[in-house]
Amino acid sequence: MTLHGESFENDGPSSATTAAPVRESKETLRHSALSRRKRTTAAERMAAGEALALHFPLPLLGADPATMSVAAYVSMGTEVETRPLLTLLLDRGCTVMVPRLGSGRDIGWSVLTDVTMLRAVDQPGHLRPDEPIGRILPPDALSQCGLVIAPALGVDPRGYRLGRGAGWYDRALALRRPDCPLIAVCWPWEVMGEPLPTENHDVPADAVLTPEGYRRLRR
Ligand SMILES: Nc1nc2c(c(=O)[nH]1)N(C=O)[C@@H](CNc1ccc(C(=O)N[C@@H](CCC(=O)O)C(=O)O)cc1)CN2
Ligand SMILES: Nc1ncnc2c1ncn2[C@@H]1O[C@H](COP(=O)(O)OP(=O)(O)OP(=O)(O)O)[C@@H](O)[C@H]1O
Repeated sequence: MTLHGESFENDGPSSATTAAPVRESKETLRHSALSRRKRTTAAERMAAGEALALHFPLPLLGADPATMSVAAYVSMGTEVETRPLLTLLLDRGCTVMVPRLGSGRDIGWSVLTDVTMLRAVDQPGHLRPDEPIGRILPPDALSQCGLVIAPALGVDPRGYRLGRGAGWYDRALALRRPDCPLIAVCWPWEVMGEPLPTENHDVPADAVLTPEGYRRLRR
């Protein structure tokens, strides 16, 4: 299903000359994704979170999950709830890192030991994901991870993600190991049938996970 009526015929990231219209198209798509999400209820988001954890492909954690570090995220607002998935990863013995945003755009990570240890971040007028307290690891902590799970407002057939437009993940993902798979998480209706508009810095996901299932898209 698509979020929009337009189709983009490009089959790779666009050149800098098309960046302005691409940015505008992304903004329109973000806006419609966020307004669709507003129709979800807290109960739906929690049920979706339980289903998300059930569909997570455990083989991705390798033969010994206790040696695996996973960069995941704490859901906020109208996102699919990720606490059940975070709990699953912790129960399997993985080291789980989640974003620390600092003033909002900074890239940093913290190790999550228990979802009950998450605390709200006081940023008046802004919605921020809850964060663990404790040491803030630098951006390149991502290079320790064997799997990255990232939020998306849409995912196209090539794996390209629509993010929130701050470039947080595009910048962060440049620091992951080249062989480290990226799983994008979104609502089922955000898995798109047509290519998203893309720019050179966009980093495609290898697979998409929704409350309805897991689908590999590349690699
Ligand atoms: N749960 C979660 N964690 C995440 C992200 C995300 O999308 N979701 N990020 C992905 O990049 C990074 C943080 N980047 C962010 C970028 C923009 C906004 C933002 O626009 N917040 C609005 C409200 C958004 C809403 O209502 O849904 C605000 O500040 O008011 C928040 C985080 C890292 N951690
Ligand atoms: N690797 C990068 N280095 C520096 N700036 C970047 C990088 N990637 C993206 N940006 C900047 O971030 C801004 C937002 O990019 P874009 O619209 O692609 O974000 P997004 O993909 O929606 O967000 P996210 O990456 O957080 O999911 C752009 O102005 C872009 O120039």
